[in-house]
Amino acid sequence: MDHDPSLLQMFSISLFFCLCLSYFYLRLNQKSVVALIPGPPSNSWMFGHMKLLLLPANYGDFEYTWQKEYGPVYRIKGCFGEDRLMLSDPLPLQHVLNTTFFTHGPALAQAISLAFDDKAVMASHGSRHKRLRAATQVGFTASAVRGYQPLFERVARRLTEQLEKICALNPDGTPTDILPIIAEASLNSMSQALLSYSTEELGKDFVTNNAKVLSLAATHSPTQLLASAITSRFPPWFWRLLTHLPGIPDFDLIRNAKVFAKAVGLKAIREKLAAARMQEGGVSESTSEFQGDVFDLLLNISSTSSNKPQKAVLTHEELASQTGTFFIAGEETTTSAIVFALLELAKHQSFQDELRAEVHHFAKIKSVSETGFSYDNMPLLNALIKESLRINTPGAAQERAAIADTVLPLTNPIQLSTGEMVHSIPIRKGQVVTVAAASYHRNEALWSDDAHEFRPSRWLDGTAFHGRALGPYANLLSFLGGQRVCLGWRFALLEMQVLLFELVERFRFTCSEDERHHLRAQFANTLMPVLPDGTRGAPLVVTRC
Ligand code: HEM
Repeated sequence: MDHDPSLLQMFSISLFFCLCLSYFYLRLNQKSVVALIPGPPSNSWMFGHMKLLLLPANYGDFEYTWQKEYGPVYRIKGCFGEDRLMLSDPLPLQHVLNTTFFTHGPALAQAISLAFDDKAVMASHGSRHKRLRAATQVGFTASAVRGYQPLFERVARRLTEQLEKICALNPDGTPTDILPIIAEASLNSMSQALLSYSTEELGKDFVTNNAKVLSLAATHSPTQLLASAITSRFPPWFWRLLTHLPGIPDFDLIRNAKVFAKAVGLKAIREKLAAARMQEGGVSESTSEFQGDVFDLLLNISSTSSNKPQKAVLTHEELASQTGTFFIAGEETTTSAIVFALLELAKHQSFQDELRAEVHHFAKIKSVSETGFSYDNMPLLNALIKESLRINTPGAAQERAAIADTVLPLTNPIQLSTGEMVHSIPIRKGQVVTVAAASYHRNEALWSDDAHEFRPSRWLDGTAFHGRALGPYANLLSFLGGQRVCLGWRFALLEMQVLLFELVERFRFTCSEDERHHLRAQFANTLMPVLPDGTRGAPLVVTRC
C-alpha cells in the first residue's frame, strides 16, 4: 500500500507538536514534591508566611513554633503563592552549602547586587568567585588574623576610655545605649585592620554613606517584601541599571556609597604602594610581629617581606572593589555579635562574675608574657561567644535557590500530604530554600531540650552538638559554610575576643527586668536588638568594676 508522503510528513509534525505540548503541559502541571511537604497553613496568597517569618515582633516567634510542629524540613509559602523549603536538618543543609547546585536566592542576590561592586567577592559567581576568594583569603588566614591582634587591642583601649567617660558622667547608673558605641568600635576595627586607617582617615563621605546604606538595608516593611518579591525576579543587569536612574534618593545613596568605598580603597592602595617604593631596597623598620593589614597582605607588601611590591593576584581595581564589601559584610555583623553577647552577660550576672574572674586571671598572664597568652585558651570567654552566636546568630536566615535540578537528602524520612514517605526531596531548578541558621541552632534534636536557653556550659560539658560538621566554627551556621563561608570569620572572632575581654575586665553590664522584657531581636539583614519604638538599640547600665 502506497503512503502519501505529504500526509506522513504532516502526521510526523503534528505528533511532534503534540508531544512538545504534552511535555510542557505535564511539566507545568506536575506538582513538585516540595508542594506536598507538610507545613503551616497560610491565609495570605500575597504575603504567604513572609511577614511572619521576617517581620515578627521577635525573630523566631513563628519560625521556632513551625520547626517544633513540622520538624527540621517543612514547606512555607513565599509571596504570591510560591512554595519554599525551610531547612534546619544538617544533611540537606550540607547539600545546599557544599555542592554547586545552589546560589543566592533572588531577594538576597538582588540586595547583594545593589549594595556591592560587581567585582566584589560576594557578588561574584563561578570561576571568578573561586579566584577572588582564593586571592582575598590571604588576608584572613589564621596567621594573618593573629597579626591584627595589636590593632584590635588598640581599638579596645579606645572603647574602654570612651566608656570610662560615660561612666564618669553617669554616676547614678542610668542606662546607656551601647549599640552605637560598639558599632563605632567595630568600624574602627575594620578600618585599622583592613587599611591601617583611623575612622577619620576613611573620610566623612565614606563613613556617612556607609552608615546610611546599612540603615537602608536595616528597614523591612510589608511593602518592601512585596517589592522585593516582584523586582528580584528581574535580571541583575536591570537592577544595576535602575541604580543609575538619577533623582531617586535611595539609588543615589547606593551608587555614591559604592563610589566612595572604591575611592577609599584606591587611595589606600596608592599610599601603600608609594610607601613601599620609598622603602625599596631599605631594611624594614618594623620589628614587631605585625605583618601588615589586610590590604598590605593582598598587595603582597608586608613588613616581613622586603617591602618591595611583588606581583599580587588581584588587580588594584579588583582589590579596591572589595573595600565596600569588607566594611558592609563585617561591620554590622560583628556589632550584632558583640552587643548580643553583652546583653546575655547583663541577663546572666553569675556567669558574668565567673567570666570576669577568668579575664582577671588571664590579664595577669598577659601582662607578664604576651607569648604565653592566647584568647583561644580562655574557656568561659569562648563559651560565651559560641553560645551567644548560637542563640543570637546575626545571619538568622539565608536564602538560596537551586541552579539545576537536584535531590536533597534527609536525615529522617518525611511523610508527604499524599501519605507517601520520602527519604529525599527532588528539587527543581529555581526552587528557593531557606538556610534556617537560627532554627538549626535551636533544633532540640541536635542541641538538647534546652536548645532555646542561653547555657554557655554546654560548650564545656560536652553537650553541645558534635554531629555532622556544618560551618567553620563550633558546628554553628553563624558564618554559614561551604563555598560561601564567611571570609572574615577568624577576623570577627578575634575582634570579639579582644573587645569582650577588655570590656568585661573593666565594666559590669546590667539591665533591669523591665528593659529585658521590652527588648526584641529583629532580623533585617542582620539580627539586631530593637527598642519598643522599633528603633535599634541596647540600653545597658554600665558601671566601673
Ligand atoms: C560576627 C561577624 C560575622 C558574621 C556573623 C558573618 C556572617 C557571614 C555570613 C552568614 C556570610 C554568608 C552570606 C551568604 O552567602 O548568604 C558571610 C559572608 C561573607 N563575610 Fe562575613 N560575617 C561576619 C564578619 C565578617 C567580617 C569581619 C568580614 C570581613 C572583614 C566578613 C566578610 C565576608 C565576606 C567577604 C563574605 C562573602 C563571602 C563569599 O561570598 O564568598 N564577614 N558572612
